Amino acid sequence: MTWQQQNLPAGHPAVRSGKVGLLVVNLGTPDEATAPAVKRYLAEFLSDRRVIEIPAIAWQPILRGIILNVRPKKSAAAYAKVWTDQGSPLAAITEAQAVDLQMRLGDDVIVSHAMRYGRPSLRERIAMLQEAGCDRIAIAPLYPQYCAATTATVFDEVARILAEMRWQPALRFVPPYHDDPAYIDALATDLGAQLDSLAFEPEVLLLSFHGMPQRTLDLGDPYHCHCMKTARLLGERIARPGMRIETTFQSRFGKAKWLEPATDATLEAEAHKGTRRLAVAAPGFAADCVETLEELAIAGREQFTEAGGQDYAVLSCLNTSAPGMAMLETIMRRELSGWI
Ligand SMILES: C=CC1=C(C)c2cc3[nH]c(cc4nc(cc5[nH]c(cc1n2)c(C)c5CCC(=O)O)C(CCC(=O)O)=C4C)c(C)c3C=C
Ligand SMILES: [Fe+2]
Ligand SMILES: [Fe+2]
Repeated sequence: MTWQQQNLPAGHPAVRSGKVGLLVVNLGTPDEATAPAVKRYLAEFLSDRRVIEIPAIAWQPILRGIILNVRPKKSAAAYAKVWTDQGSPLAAITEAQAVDLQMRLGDDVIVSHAMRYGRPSLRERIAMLQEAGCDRIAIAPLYPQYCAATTATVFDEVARILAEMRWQPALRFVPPYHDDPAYIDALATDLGAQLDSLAFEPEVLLLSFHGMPQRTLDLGDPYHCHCMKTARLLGERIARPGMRIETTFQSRFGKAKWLEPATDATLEAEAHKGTRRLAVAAPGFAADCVETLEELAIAGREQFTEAGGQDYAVLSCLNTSAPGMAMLETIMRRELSGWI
């Protein structure tokens, strides 16, 4: 029996309680690598006021009139280059991380995964956990660096979902882990091993984080500081003679000024100034996705080699690697303490 049904008086509604749930959350991704599917996904994602901080009355005509008519085709082509038999890499890896965590944490907790945009939705998975008897739920946004556009919007959506409930579960939110020794250790171990196995010795290692509008830093979002701290701590651990480490920001969107230096411009500038062997890591992404597998690994290679670079490698994200999963287990056990 998954919940308490005994000793209830006749006619009493079923009582589902006593279990603990853990919901790992990532951004979301299209259901298919087609323009209509990407359009549905981008319409939801780019309508979020945490992501595009422009009043809806000004932004929605631009989104519906221009962006959703132009970008889905281009983005679908990028997704098609990295699509797998299990679907979008981000979806497949996030699900595999939840399955692995379930094995590590055992029966004391029910682990599931959800996406902020698209499927499986937070609404669907919170309902599923409650149905399974969870009256305590920990929400774990898999973003090491806090950002209003990623972390805060998960909190907002969960709050909206709970606002409709009569019996709300107790909630915990797993904090950002940008400087957590377990995270830095996992990255240092995993990236160190990947660097050792390269066929060349990079002169430069780029630590490429997802970009954000510069304005969000000026307004007090800690994202830039979190990225810089991760880069500093990680850099201290993976430094090796002859390898310079640089921090850059990728995936610029729109016309506003974004955090700099930009990854794409840096790839070209490095090649122009004579760097021949370069590797890129993306420590801010918990899972490989279109931004790492296409933008860095495919487009980035073209940018670097066409500008004169020779050897180029993109290192994998932590994904379901042993160091990555051990790190997630450590953080989740700590954040669930007292509950399991
Ligand atoms: C890791 C943190 C991320 C931050 C910060 C972030 C901010 C941010 N992103 C966009 C626009 C797009 N991002 C897209 C994809 C995407 N972004 C992240 C993560 C962060 N985004 C991930 C993990 C992914 C990959 C999703 C996947 O399906 O693989 C896209 C879609 C792809 C494309 O069309 O290029 C857009 C658009 C903005 C505007 C923003 C902050 C303001
Ligand atoms: Fe993004
Ligand atoms: Fe800062």
